[in-house]
Amino acid sequence: MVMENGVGHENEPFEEANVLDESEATQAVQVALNIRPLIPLERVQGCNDCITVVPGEPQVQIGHHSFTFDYVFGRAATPLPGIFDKCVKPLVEGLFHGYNATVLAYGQTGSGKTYTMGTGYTVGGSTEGVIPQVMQTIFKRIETLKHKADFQLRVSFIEILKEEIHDLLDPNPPSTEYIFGGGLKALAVGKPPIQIRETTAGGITLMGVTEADVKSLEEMAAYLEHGSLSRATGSTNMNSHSSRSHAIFTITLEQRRKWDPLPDGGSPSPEDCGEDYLCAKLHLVDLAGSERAKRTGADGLRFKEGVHINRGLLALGNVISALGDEKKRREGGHVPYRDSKLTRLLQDSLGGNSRTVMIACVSPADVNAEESINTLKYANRARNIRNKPTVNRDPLAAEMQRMRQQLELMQAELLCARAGGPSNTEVQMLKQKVAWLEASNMDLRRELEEARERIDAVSECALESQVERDKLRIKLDQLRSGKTFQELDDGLDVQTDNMLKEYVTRIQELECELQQMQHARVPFYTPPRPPSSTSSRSRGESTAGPGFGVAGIDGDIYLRTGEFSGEINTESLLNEFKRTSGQGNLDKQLRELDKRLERKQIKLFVRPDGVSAKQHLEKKMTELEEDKNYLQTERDNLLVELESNAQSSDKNTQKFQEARLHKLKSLKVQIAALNNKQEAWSQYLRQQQCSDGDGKRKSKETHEENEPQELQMWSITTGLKGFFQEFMPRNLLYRCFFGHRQTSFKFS
Ligand SMILES: Nc1ncnc2c1ncn2[C@@H]1O[C@H](COP(=O)(O)OP(=O)(O)OP(=O)(O)O)[C@@H](O)[C@H]1O
Repeated sequence: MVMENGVGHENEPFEEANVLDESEATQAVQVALNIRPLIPLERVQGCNDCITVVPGEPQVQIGHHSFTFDYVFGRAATPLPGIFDKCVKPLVEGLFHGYNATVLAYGQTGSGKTYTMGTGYTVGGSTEGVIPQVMQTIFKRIETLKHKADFQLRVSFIEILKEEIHDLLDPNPPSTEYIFGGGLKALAVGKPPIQIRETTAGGITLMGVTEADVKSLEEMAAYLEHGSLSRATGSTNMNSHSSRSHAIFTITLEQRRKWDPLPDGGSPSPEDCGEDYLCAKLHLVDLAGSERAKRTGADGLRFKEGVHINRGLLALGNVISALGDEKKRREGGHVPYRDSKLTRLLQDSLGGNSRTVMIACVSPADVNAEESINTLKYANRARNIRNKPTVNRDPLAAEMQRMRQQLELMQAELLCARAGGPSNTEVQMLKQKVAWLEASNMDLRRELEEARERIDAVSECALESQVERDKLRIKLDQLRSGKTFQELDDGLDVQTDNMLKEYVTRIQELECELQQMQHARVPFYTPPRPPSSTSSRSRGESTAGPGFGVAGIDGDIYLRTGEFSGEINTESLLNEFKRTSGQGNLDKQLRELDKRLERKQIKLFVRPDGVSAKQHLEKKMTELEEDKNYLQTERDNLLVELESNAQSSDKNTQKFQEARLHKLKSLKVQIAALNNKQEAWSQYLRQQQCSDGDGKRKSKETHEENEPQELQMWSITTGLKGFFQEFMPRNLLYRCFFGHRQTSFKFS
């Protein structure tokens, strides 16, 4: 058995990483073998399959010959669609990185080249071929990359027929005349023939060929179809629709990559900031099939076509041989590219800077065995060709772009320097710092959110337990007053439970609102307080630092002097008024709530324990006395200040005087209220002292008799509640009624 393995078998697959690696040296031409199935004509002729694919290997056997390729497709091997994914897709990817690429279908006539390449594409027809899949992939890729680069696509479609290049997309094709025996002869009218030119960079271009701009897949597909229909085809004994020319469909992709800021938001270094201008070409070549006149039955024009086809393919074979001979290659031996237009056009693709895949198409029929072996040998030689892919940049455009961006950066730096602002490096550092701070801010926010959730859960628990505790206290008090368990259960129904819950929640909400409002307030001056007078602090006062402010009771405003120096800010006064008005509403709501609570509690709770109530009242009386004394001192101080400033004509001092007068009025009202309450409590205490002896004997039976006393108690406690509402912070008020039930209960 003859092993026809390629010499350079260390071929690397086209992987994305390779595509990006510009430093890569040479890359061998990849060869894929595509074995089509037996076609009906061959079956009719009773042909047998003569090619065996080695399972799991890219290897085939035909007769006593064995060939190894990079890939084998068709029949028992990987199915046809795999050709695009495995061989062609990486080339399309490379196109977007600036690499030229060529896909070349080679094979005997009727071996399936046009079928595989999809060159005979018609709109709405099969998209299985390589070219339709290439087009789809390119447009999908552009869609995903359009924010990073501006793309421009062009297509050209030519055929080489009898050593002449024809433009298949020419909108005004040369006149043609029908020639007897089939085929069309072009009559060139005016337009100069298409010429092959070598660029200064050594690339090959075609002068005078139509390059159509395309914007959409549909447009490109229409050009492909148009060119396919214009291509010269004819019927032979081996293929009823035989291509009589070599066709090259070329897609040119130009891209101007937009300036891409670094992921951390910074800007690239001046060397790195060049906007890339890349221009790469993908040649999709459907060669005419090699043929033997004896078998194709070609004569006349067909025969002449066949001669030209074979001549072009022979020249290609010579180029492949020259390139595949390592010794010749090392010695820099001659490669006969100029022997045919085909080889001249494929100069870049074979031994040039392109990435190239050859798809060798064969028929498995035993009648074609000899030609199939020739194709396999031909393709096997191609594996020895080494190309040197390079990124195709427009050096001038790239340089201009780089310089433009460098200029922009320097202008920005100059502006910063002139404005005395931070340098570019400092800006970068600050940006990094900002990014870091933003990240840690996010972390902290998340933690805060978690903590809030935990607090909510704990608050819920606390609420439940507070309600439970209050219920138990009520029960305990009721038991002490002689109620039975049955009565307790009847008394504390679900409704009561809900009501308690509602109250506790509402009070918590109000406390919360109050705290928020207190935080939002402007700082006030707080004069030094006597140690035991916390309960006498006016609503709206704050313990914050010195200043001048207004504090209000139920929406009333009064001004209070402090260590104020400077002018009165009328706007802040107005704002404060608005806030205190809001607080007035809040106070009203709280009082309303308390009244409802008292009414309920009067119904629910047993009568108070006279002894502890008395002690508590005595304590409160002392506190009340202290508060009164404090208010009187404040009043006296105010009077002194008023007198000393009475003669002043200063505008500000006059304003202060007015405020002081207002405050004085308010203090007088408060002192009078305290006197009233003191009087009420003294009266109650006297009553308590009188009834102290028989107070302990009070029982359930005498409950109705004591109703007037209980109501009297309520009126006293309502007075006390009023006092606490006026002089106690809200949280203390709540604690007074719920937190220290034992004490507060006596006043409810
Ligand atoms: N993979 C395949 N599966 C089924 N039928 C195929 C396959 N490949 C080719 N054929 C059929 O084989 C016949 C010849 O195919 P095609 O025209 O593509 O050959 P060709 O190599 O381009 O020939 P020529 O060089 O003469 O143009 C067509 O009828 C085509 O439908």
